[in-house]
Amino acid sequence: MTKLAIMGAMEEEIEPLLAHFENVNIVEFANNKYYEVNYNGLDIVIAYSKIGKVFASLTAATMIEKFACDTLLFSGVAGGINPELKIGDLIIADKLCQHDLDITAFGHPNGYVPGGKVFVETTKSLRDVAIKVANENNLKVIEGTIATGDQFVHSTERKDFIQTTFKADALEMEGASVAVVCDALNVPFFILRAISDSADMDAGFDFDEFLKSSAKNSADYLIKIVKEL
Ligand SMILES: Nc1ncnc2c(CN3C[C@H](CCSCCOCCO)[C@@H](O)C3)c[nH]c12
Repeated sequence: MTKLAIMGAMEEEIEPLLAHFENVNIVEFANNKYYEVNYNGLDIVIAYSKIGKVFASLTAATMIEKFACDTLLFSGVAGGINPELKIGDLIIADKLCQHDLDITAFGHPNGYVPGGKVFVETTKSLRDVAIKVANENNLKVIEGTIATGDQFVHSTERKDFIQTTFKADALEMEGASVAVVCDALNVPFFILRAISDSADMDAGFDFDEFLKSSAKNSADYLIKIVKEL
């Protein structure tokens, strides 16, 4: 029987998800709160990690190792790189990388360390369900590369480096660490983001203005996907 982990990074990213559930049991663990619900017979654990790769890794590993989740879905917002992606648009990650992981001094490519890989691929069967749901609901969604790093990107210089180096379509601060954890623990996973800004000099203002509405776009789509699992 599937036990589903649904994760975000910020409270604003899981708020629109929690709104769909009743009878929520809260478990406090490792300086965080884990919300347990049952939805149409499916056991689900929901949590926001707090911002950044370290917190996201801790939460993803906890949901799998402590709560025994066997599938992990991430919902949240992202900075857009691909000019096709407008604010509010949805992107499903097909693969993810860490744009700030850098031992190029030793001749390695950006995003690579020994024993790791630059790109981690998400689970195709989950992406296929998501695309089916998007088609059935006439939702515009793209599949693309998401780059993760421990910084809020708000300059075209950094955005261009990430685009040039990784051919990334969007960027954020947690997805690739969730990917490494799920890949290592052999847990199917899915990363969904809605664009809140364009990671340029206006990113901070746009983020503040569109976080809530874009987080809802992502959450509403994710709930439709959960109903198909
Ligand atoms: N341009 C951008 N660069 C990097 N990431 C993103 C993302 C995706 N999420 C949003 C959030 C931004 C962290 S700062 C939030 C402000 O805190 C306000 C509380 O003081 C972090 O969890 C990553 C959207 N636009 C981005």
